[in-house]
Amino acid sequence: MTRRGVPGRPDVPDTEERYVEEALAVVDDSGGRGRQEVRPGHRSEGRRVLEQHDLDVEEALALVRGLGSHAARHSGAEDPVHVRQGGGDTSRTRSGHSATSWPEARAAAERAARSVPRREPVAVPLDDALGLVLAAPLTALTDLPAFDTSAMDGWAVAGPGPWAVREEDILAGHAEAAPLGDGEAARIATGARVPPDTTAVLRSEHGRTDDKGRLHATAPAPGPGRTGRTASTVAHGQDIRPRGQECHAGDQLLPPGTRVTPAVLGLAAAAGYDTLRALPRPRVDVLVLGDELLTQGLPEDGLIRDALGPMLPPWLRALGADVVSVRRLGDDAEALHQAVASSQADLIVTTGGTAAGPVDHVHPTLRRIDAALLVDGVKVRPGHPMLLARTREDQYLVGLPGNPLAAVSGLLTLAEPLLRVLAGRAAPEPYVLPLQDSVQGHPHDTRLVPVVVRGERAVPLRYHGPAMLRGIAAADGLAVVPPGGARLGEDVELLDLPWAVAG
Ligand SMILES: Nc1nc2c(c(=O)[nH]1)N[C@H]1C(S)=C(S)[C@@H](COP(=O)(O)OP(=O)(O)OC[C@H]3O[C@@H](n4cnc5c(N)ncnc54)[C@H](O)[C@@H]3O)O[C@H]1N2
Ligand code: MOO
Repeated sequence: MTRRGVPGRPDVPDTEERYVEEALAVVDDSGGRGRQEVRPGHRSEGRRVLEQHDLDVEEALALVRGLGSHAARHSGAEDPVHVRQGGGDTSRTRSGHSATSWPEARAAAERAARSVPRREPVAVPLDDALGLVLAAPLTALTDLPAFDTSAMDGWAVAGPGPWAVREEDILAGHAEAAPLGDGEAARIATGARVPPDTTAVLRSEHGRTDDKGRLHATAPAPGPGRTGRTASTVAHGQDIRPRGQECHAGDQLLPPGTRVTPAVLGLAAAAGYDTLRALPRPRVDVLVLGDELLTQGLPEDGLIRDALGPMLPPWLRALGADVVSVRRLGDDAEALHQAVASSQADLIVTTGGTAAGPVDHVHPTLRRIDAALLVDGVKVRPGHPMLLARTREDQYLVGLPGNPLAAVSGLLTLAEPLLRVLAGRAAPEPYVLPLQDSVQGHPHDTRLVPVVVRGERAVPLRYHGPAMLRGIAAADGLAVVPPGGARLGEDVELLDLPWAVAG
């Protein structure tokens, strides 16, 4: 296996040390072999793998057992028992924890959004409409151009030349000039209305006036090496943009469902719109949990900076959301209950508190309000404790794990499909790229790995541990690495980052 991006980690956290121990212990027990049969070097191999790849116990197990990532994929040795739950593809691991497969979790989030009663379209001023989805066709309110227009700076002319040139110039933005008589010309600017009876516009570089002030059409002298200009003629209609050339009033310019881009805003304005009928942005309340979080300064005394408060709101906006509030609630179960119970948002996003620690209040809060847990853990790394719950008929809660890259994983797995459907946006075309390096897989779970795209290849990045943002901050997207891993050159699906797409 090609090893890339092995960060020079100074030490391995204690928990990972324990994972190696556990992994080795299970190898001893489940393999029916005595501890003395574990090959020398297994322990250091397991630790090395953990150090280099931020793997967990199951991956370490697969490796110390001598199962390569692809062997693990097919071994079935650690396959969880599959159970069907609510039509979803879930599995129950040895610990009894029920987790949904990664593709099914995304599908469940889409289904959840589809089950919400249709949200009424709203009229949105152009300035606020970027990123929304049109709820009605964009129909031209005017002909475009709205009048016959000069395409060039030059002269409006009537009939064949030479022409007598009128004194007044015709500029853009003025009322229609008097009709031209046959043999008459008037200086005209690009975008100005051509006067009635104009037969063509002569570009300024294609005409010259003689000493009597008469205008002649000229063209470059023909033949190689010839300089100067010769007399010429002007084709009928030349350099006039006729009224209605682009569209007529009533023409459908764009269908409903079109995403409002800067170009759509420009077209809408040109076609006469001040507001657009669009689906409203789904409203989101963000609740950041954790007593250990600082909002400024350096980490100290066991406290760390809140990385999710600054990261999530703009990310959610890029996914189409209207972030109504961002609140830091600490580890206060009552405050969390209050915030969830009183939220008027379409979606509540919590961060942290999804696991089973003493101050992990998300599950108890959901039980307290009798929410329906649709996804409770996903077979994805990082981020497997993520969850999706229906809190009311028309309100959902996505619980993102506290580890920052795990939170990104939850955002893309559950919040992105949900917001996309609520916002009426189309699913992105799936696309794949070959990997520049092989990527170690998890035996049973999908992995989301930050990558940069170089040429036509996805280059996996270092620093992809669940608590790290260094990789994703430099990434163009996330590679979806199937259970068991992916080899060098193998095609993997890529998830775009919303700003990478928006440019
Ligand atoms: N017994 C188990 N413990 C844990 C499991 C498990 O399966 N069993 N899963 C681990 C995994 S994987 C993850 S991910 C985390 C998820 O934990 P929570 O969602 O409960 O999150 P916290 O415990 O509150 O925080 C985890 C970690 O992240 C840091 N954090 C939290 N919020 C922020 C923030 N806004 N900005 C930066 N960092 C944040 C927090 O300090 C912790 O270090 O659970 C594992 N445990
Ligand atoms: O592995 Mo957790 O899911 O750290 O992200």
